[in-house]
Amino acid sequence: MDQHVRSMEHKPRQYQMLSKMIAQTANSTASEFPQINPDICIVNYYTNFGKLGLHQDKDESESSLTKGLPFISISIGDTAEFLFGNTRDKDQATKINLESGDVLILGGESRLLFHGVSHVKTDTAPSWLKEETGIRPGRINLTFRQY
Ligand SMILES: O=C(O)CCC(=O)C(=O)O
Ligand SMILES: [Fe+2]
Repeated sequence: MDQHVRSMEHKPRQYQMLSKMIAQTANSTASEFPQINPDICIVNYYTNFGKLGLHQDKDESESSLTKGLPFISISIGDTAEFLFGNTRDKDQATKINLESGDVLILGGESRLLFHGVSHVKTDTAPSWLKEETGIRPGRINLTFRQY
């Protein structure tokens, strides 16, 4: 998996606009979580063999984590099997499919859940997306966070 961290202080403007729109939507639809004003976007690209082991996201500031500020994840391309749970044990984790266009928000008490990607399902991206964008096989995931 390739991982690129984009700090939005040195941003392409589009990231900032996208981030603002996403945060507004997340803040109003997941209003049980504290409000977030994202300043980081992590972009992951998975080939069809890509995986990401169960982990917690703890690189943000102590204050961000203590407040349970959410991260907002957006999936594009092929469907991923996404795991989450209270421990690093993948056999006990809950599995869900994240399809292209899905948005996942982990915040509040769920902010430190273990999570990961067990596999990416070949050729499951919507055909219109492939036709209109020429997106390569695999999956792109964007996560917006506040440091
Ligand atoms: O690809 C995903 O859905 C999860 C990405 C992730 O957990 C991360 O970047 O920390
Ligand atoms: Fe993560």
